[in-house]
Amino acid sequence: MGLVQWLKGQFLCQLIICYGFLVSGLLVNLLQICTLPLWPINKQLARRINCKLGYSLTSQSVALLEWWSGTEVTFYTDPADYQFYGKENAIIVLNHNFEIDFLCGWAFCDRFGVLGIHHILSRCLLLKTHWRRTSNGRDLGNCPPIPLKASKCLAKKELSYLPVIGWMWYFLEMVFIKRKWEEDKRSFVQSLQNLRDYPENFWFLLHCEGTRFTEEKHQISMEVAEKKGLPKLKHHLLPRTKGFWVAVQNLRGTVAAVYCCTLNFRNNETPTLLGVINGKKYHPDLYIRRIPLESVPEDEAECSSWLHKLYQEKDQFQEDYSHTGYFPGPIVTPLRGPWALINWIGWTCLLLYPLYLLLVQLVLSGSILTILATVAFCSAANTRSSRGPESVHSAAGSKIGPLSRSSVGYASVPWLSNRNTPV
Ligand SMILES: CC/C=C\C/C=C\C/C=C\C/C=C\C/C=C\C/C=C\CCC(=O)SCCNC(=O)CCNC(=O)[C@H](O)C(C)(C)COP(=O)(O)OP(=O)(O)OC[C@H]1O[C@@H](n2cnc3c(N)ncnc32)[C@H](O)[C@@H]1OP(=O)(O)O
Ligand SMILES: CCCCCCCCCCCCCCCC(=O)OC[C@@H](O)COP(=O)(O)O
Repeated sequence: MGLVQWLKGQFLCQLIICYGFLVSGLLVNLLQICTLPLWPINKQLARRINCKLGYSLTSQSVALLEWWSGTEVTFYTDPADYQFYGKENAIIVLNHNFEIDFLCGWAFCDRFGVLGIHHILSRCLLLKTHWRRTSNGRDLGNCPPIPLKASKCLAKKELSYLPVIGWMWYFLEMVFIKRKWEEDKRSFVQSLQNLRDYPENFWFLLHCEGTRFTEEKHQISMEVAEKKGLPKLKHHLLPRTKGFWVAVQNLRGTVAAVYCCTLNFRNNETPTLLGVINGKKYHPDLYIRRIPLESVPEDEAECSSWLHKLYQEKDQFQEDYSHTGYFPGPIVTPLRGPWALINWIGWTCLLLYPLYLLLVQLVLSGSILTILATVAFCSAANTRSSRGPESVHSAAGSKIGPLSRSSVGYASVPWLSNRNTPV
């Protein structure tokens, strides 16, 4: 094990990561509260500011996933569809099987600039170009608007109370539901209507299964399927159709397409957040299909059977994946950007400085008791961590290894891919 990998397993390092995330998160929350007076004056500006503040927090977990744990995301999609990603509003329909679905979701968004930073960069570039074009650089008057981007999701109400992430989501206008239709319908529709004039291009994530997959929930939901005379699904719960239909109806004219996304992990990996924090590398594969919104029926019953059919197709993709280890279509993976890492390092440096000052003060205080207590705490923490990592790394069966994948013959778009693509 190399030094870097050893460091990643040390509880102290992980403690510092959590400290950075929590403190920066609370600061972001505080700044978000400061935007409150702006909402009645300039709502769109308040939304844009909140979006960028959100980026500086969520991108930290993207950095954790992609740079700390080294997890590599692979996208399977039709290159004809690829050109639309990040350039239009979309409803994302994603299966919900893994503990780190949400982390992967943010990483997917970041690859397509839907977490926010691409806006800042493209705006700088645009301003620079515009500056050059205008007579002497003094008048930036009619700088053309550029498409901005944001990620939204339909989440259970309880998550809105979660410190840091939940509070941030509140300001980002995520749609929260209690999962009781009679109680939800008014606020659900209102929240969706609010998104109609959102100043950023957004992806609206819907886990239609309504909860994370477990064997027990699967059994219950297949009993419901049987009662309803619907074909059984092997890898998904029966989708709840109401939320999807209401979202489609309320976002018609605003959203251009539904992205049918199917996520799985290579080698039967069962990824955990603790594993990511311990620096364990995972291999998520995501299959994306773009379906124009016009092909989703307007009538509730028809829309409902359309969604059931979509899940039957998704189930077949998962079944094929479990045998072959790959999804249909070529691999088209946009490059990993450096911005999440830069932001993370920036926050860490900023927040480690007060910690360092505290430590220096501690040593200078000369109190033997305090110094001993600190040393005892640090060594206890490290003893715990030397036992820790193995127990949280879930063993991955290697039914489908990288070798079997490399024998697969499919086309690729090498200039977009960041890893060797089998052809
Ligand atoms: C290129 C792009 C690539 C990739 C991008 C991918 C992702 C990135 C995008 C964005 C990322 C952004 C953020 C990610 C971060 C975080 C995400 C985090 C959290 C989200 C996780 C959650 O919180 S999931 C929970 C919340 N979501 C939902 O619940 C949605 C699904 N539910 C619904 O839609 C429901 O319809 C409802 C909640 C709106 C209402 O439910 P309710 O039950 O009240 O009513 P229904 O009419 O739906 O249900 C009644 C009918 O259901 C039948 N029934 C009963 N039991 C079951 C069962 N077990 N299974 C199925 N059906 C059942 C019952 O019989 C009723 O049937 P009737 O025929 O009589 O109506
Ligand atoms: C840089 C350090 C980064 C550390 C990252 C830590 C981030 C922690 C944020 C927690 C965000 C929580 C999102 C959870 C989404 C989720 O998975 O919700 C539960 C739903 O599935 C279904 O719930 P249920 O039906 O009740 O089982």
